[in-house]
Amino acid sequence: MSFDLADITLEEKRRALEELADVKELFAARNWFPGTSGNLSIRIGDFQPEQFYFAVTASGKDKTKRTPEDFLFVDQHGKAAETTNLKPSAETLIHCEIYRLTGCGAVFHVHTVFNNLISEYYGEQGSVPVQGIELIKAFNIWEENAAIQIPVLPNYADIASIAKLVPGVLNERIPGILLRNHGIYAWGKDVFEAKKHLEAFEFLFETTYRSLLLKSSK
Ligand SMILES: CSC[C@@H](O)[C@@H](O)C(=O)COP(=O)(O)O
Ligand SMILES: [Zn+2]
Repeated sequence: MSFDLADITLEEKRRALEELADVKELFAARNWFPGTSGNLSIRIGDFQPEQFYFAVTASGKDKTKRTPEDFLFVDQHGKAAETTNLKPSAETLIHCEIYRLTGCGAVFHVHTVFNNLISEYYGEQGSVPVQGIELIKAFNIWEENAAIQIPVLPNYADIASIAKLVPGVLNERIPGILLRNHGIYAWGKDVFEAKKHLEAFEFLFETTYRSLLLKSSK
């Protein structure tokens, strides 16, 4: 059965936008949006892999500011679902693909120094190995000394070409994908879980980076 953005109440839309604005403000305070980089989204309403809607950050905005023009609603193809002058994030197609494949509720993308350094260090091998660090449990992986691989995709200028590679690397245990020398996409069933996953990834990247440095200075 098909449904429409108009079926979603104003109250539900307002709540979603407020939640997204709050998490944007929090990440901005951590300097996670340098130079207007980064994009965030939250899904609203029903989900079918072939039909869904989400609010996404408008492209090129200063994401440290809170304004009435920060977000717009788009459909499963990344097209504006309401009349607006705002342009969806240039990377909306990656959000679309993550929602389509996982049915998750929120997707966050940030550029940080640690995610960039680690994505380049392991870029050639296509994934970042992490083992035995407590914060792996944030991904609901509870085995002792768990070993995970975080996928790294090439950073093509054409976003559609990156989006096409997402199905090939998406691992349902690992709620994140790195783009080489670019940043991370992390997701979760809602804003709380996507934020938890993103924070865990960033901790793992910084720990991995520092541990490589420590080992190289022995
Ligand atoms: C200005 S550098 C960052 C962009 O090229 C891009 O990678 C990014 O994350 C933000 O793009 P945006 O279109 O604002 O969502
Ligand atoms: Zn980006």
